[in-house]
Amino acid sequence: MRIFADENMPLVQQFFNQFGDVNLFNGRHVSAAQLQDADILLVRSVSNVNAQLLQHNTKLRFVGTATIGMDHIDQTYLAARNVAFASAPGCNAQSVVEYVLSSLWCLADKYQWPLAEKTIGIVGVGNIGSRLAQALQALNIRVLLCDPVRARNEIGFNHTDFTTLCQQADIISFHTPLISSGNDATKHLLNADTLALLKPDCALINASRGAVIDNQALLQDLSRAAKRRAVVLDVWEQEPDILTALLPYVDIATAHIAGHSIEGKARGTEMLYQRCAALLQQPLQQQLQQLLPVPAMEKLQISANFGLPDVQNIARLLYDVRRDDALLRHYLHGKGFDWLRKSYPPRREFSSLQLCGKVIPDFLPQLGFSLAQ
Ligand SMILES: NC(=O)c1ccc[n+]([C@@H]2O[C@H](COP(=O)([O-])OP(=O)(O)OC[C@H]3O[C@@H](n4cnc5c(N)ncnc54)[C@H](O)[C@@H]3O)[C@@H](O)[C@H]2O)c1
Ligand SMILES: O=C(O)[C@H](O)[C@H](O)COP(=O)(O)O
Repeated sequence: MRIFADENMPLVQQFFNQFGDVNLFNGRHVSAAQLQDADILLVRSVSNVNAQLLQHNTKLRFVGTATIGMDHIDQTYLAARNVAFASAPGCNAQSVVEYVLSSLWCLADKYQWPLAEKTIGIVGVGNIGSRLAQALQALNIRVLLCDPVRARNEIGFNHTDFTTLCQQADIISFHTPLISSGNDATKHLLNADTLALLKPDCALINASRGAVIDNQALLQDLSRAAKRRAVVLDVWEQEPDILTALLPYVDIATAHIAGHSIEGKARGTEMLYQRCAALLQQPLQQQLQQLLPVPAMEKLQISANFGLPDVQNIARLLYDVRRDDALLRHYLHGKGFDWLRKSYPPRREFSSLQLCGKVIPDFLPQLGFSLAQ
């Protein structure tokens, strides 16, 4: 069995050696010629898997993407060729939530916002959006939820339509897939017309896909002298060749790394391993928990005085998004966007830190921290 995998897929050898030899490739530059002998193809979000990439391959049985987003995969084409396909739903959802929380705390410090008085609009309430809503509610922050798909399918889902959300929210965070056409299209969901609906100081966070926001329209909006809104961008149109003119107006700018916690990336590999084992009718020999490195900090004692204002201090022990903003601003013009992603420094999720103490406030596990056994 010949397995071809993106070189930026952690633990791929450890998981997939069980099925055959693992060959690594550069996901951005992989070619049809390289993949002609692949039985199993494992990609991340930077490889477009379509008829062109697979034109020389007649053996392929399985394609997996170790990501949540699937807009880079032509699933219709794979189904027509009878190639099994899997993604990794939810694998890095917690990592993205921690990115958004860190961004909110940084903006709150920078602009002295009382976060508890803000209304945060969440657009796309799936794995990430619903976890984020739960975390914000645990912090006593009001949320508005916008998800027309869930609104149609779930009785009682508390939906706010996008226009109303644009008019009422103080901060909007985008968590939709990139959908190019149809009633639920999200490409350029935020464009010149919808930007005009926002409060003048409505802050924006995009950690979904770059093209959910029309980047040129955003630049126009931000460069109008009278407007000052805070902006956090993890994702950009036309990565890796991003619109650098946006950078001076963006408070936090990162290289599509919101989901790049050690756990988030490795969970994606494990989910594909599990799907492959089922397809090949092989036993599961590896488990992520056994392969993850020991975290630098394992346990933290919480005292009875611990309160909501202390949460950011624990969160910052594990992750501060300003590190990643600084990396992008320093290295984008030299080493570049893809280098920043490939060389991403280790980052552990909240769950890696076990909290000890007689009384642990409920909001800590609701944010994703684990309790010591
Ligand atoms: N920046 C990163 O590193 C990173 C990491 C993970 C995922 N992502 C992106 O985030 C997206 C969301 O991830 P998820 O795990 O929550 O996916 P999900 O599929 O669980 O949820 C997406 C939600 O968006 C909703 N939706 C669809 N069309 C919509 C529309 N027009 N308006 C509002 N809501 C709409 C869906 O109904 C669904 O509930 C992914 O598709 C991916 O593109 C980015
Ligand atoms: O969709 C996803 O899961 C994320 O965007 C993912 O973290 C992107 O990372 P990449 O696959 O490009 O390394």
